[in-house]
Amino acid sequence: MALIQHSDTPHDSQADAHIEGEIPVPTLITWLTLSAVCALGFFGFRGYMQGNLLTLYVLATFATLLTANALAYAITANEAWLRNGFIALITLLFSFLAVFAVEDGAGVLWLFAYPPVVFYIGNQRVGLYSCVGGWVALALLFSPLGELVAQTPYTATFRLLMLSALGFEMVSCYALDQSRRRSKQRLLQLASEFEFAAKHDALTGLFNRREGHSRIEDEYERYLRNNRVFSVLLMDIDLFKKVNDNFGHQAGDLMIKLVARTLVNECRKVDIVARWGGEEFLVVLPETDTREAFQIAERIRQSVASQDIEYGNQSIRSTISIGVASIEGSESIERVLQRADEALYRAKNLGRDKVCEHGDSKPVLTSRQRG
Ligand SMILES: Nc1nc2c(ncn2[C@@H]2O[C@H](COP(=O)(O)OP(=O)(O)OP(=O)(O)O)[C@@H](O)[C@H]2O)c(=O)[nH]1
Repeated sequence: MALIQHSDTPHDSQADAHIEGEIPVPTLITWLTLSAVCALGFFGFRGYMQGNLLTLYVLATFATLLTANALAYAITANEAWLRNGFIALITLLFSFLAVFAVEDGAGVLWLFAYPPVVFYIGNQRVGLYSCVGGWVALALLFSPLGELVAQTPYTATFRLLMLSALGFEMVSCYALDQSRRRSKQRLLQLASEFEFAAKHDALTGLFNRREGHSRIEDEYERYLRNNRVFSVLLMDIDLFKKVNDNFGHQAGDLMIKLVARTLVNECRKVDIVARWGGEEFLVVLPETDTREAFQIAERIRQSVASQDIEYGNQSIRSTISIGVASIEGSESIERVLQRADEALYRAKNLGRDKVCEHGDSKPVLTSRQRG
């Protein structure tokens, strides 16, 4: 299972990425909805027993709307609607509890549940605006102005303590939420850096051998399903040991980078370019037959042969040899790679700086097979 999972909804994918172990927002909302429906049922029933039918009807309506919101998510899977719907409903519910002083004014204590929930469920801006708006609305209700709108039983001490304690909680939740979001962002960044390092070669930035192999497997699957022929080019820098021996390892590295750059420039976006070994490269050309693959290989060969690297005050030029093979019949990936390797060996044998395609008629032993 992946450590990081991305949300299905397209907006703000980085912020919505879900880290394993973190409670997913829809799960949290589902549990909160279930708990809220139970609590609303209980307090609605108490209101009914005390002859307060308004409380019963309003709490029952909120329980129904919260359930409908969760059911709508089960049908549409739209997470943004679920979040916004839930926040809007609890904002209205808590406003009702405060304005109508439910449970002799004790219902307003439920407001302490509001800040952690909106900061977790909403994005940072929604959390901040909801909390500031909620606190200001409560301060207005508790002010002489509020007395004109609603007669509430709250004492002056209760008002003061409620506003200061709620304000303190909101600031704490904001600070903790900031810290949680920053850590999450850093973790996501580290995860993407690790993922890149695991799939790419550090010197050239091309796919490494493992990733190259995994991409050929994908292409092979497509071939088996749709019979779309692909070709592979296996290439090797000629007499590369001499570059290292004569000019040093750093010059060799520059030569490897030059070949990598040339491959990226000469290949299409859909082509798979990988560093296959020290000075060996592999290119997979989807939906390309041998003739086209040969032309592309020839273009790459010529391009490398026409470029120099500057090292110190010297210009160094090198060439590459390329073996071409296209997938045939029901042969395996290993077999097509082996045929490309045989073609590469022939290109080396013919004097290097050459492109050879695999001729099945006369198999040639590769350097590896010869030891
Ligand atoms: N600078 C540098 N050299 C490397 C790297 N990886 C492998 N090599 C060197 O590449 C050389 C490969 O040489 P050989 O396999 O003998 O082949 P060659 O000299 O290219 O000769 P042919 O392939 O027959 O044309 C070795 O000397 C390796 O040390 C690398 O990342 N950087």
